[in-house]
Amino acid sequence: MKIAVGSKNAAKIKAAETVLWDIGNQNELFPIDAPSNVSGMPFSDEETMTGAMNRAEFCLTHEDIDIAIGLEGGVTETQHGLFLINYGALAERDKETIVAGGARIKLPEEIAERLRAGEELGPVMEDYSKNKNVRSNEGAIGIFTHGMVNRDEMFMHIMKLLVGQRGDWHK
Ligand SMILES: O=P(O)(O)OP(=O)(O)OP(=O)(O)OC[C@H]1O[C@@H](n2cnc3c(O)ncnc32)[C@H](O)[C@@H]1O
Ligand SMILES: [Mg+2]
Repeated sequence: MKIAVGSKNAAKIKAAETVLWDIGNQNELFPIDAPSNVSGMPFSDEETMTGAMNRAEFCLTHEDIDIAIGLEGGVTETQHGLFLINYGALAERDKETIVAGGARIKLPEEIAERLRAGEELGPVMEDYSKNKNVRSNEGAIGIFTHGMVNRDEMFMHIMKLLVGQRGDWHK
């Protein structure tokens, strides 16, 4: 059984690998640079969810892949400000794609304003935190929770929601 994750982002790969290992899957995980086919900075639940599903479904175009994971970050407007959101999808041939949403936090207004003006969260977070490659490491969620929940842990939770809904890893 070959499993792929539709990203080369280290936080996403680590999350997928860790949870697959924990449920007893010792097969190699294949990272694939899968397009999300949504905007670089998704701006709604719908768009972020679609990005995760598109990434997973793209991986299945590789004939040798049996199970594909897509993980996608985005933001959404609420009456109380702009929230950081994340979604995951698990796709298999001839089955309905499984979807799950992750933890969400409100972004500070100075960050929200820059995203509304068209900037992407990755570079904005590097600028704000003076850390490099935030999106592959602690993520915005790690910075704003002071390391209580980093981006890999947040995606691990989404992974658990995906594999838990699928069940039956040994069949
Ligand atoms: O290589 P890929 O898989 O594309 O990983 P990514 O870090 O770009 O992540 P997404 O495309 O899923 O996220 C959409 C955008 O939001 C940014 N982003 C999302 N969550 C973030 C986080 O926690 N920290 C920093 N940037 C984040 C990201 O850099 C993109 O510009
Ligand atoms: Mg991206």
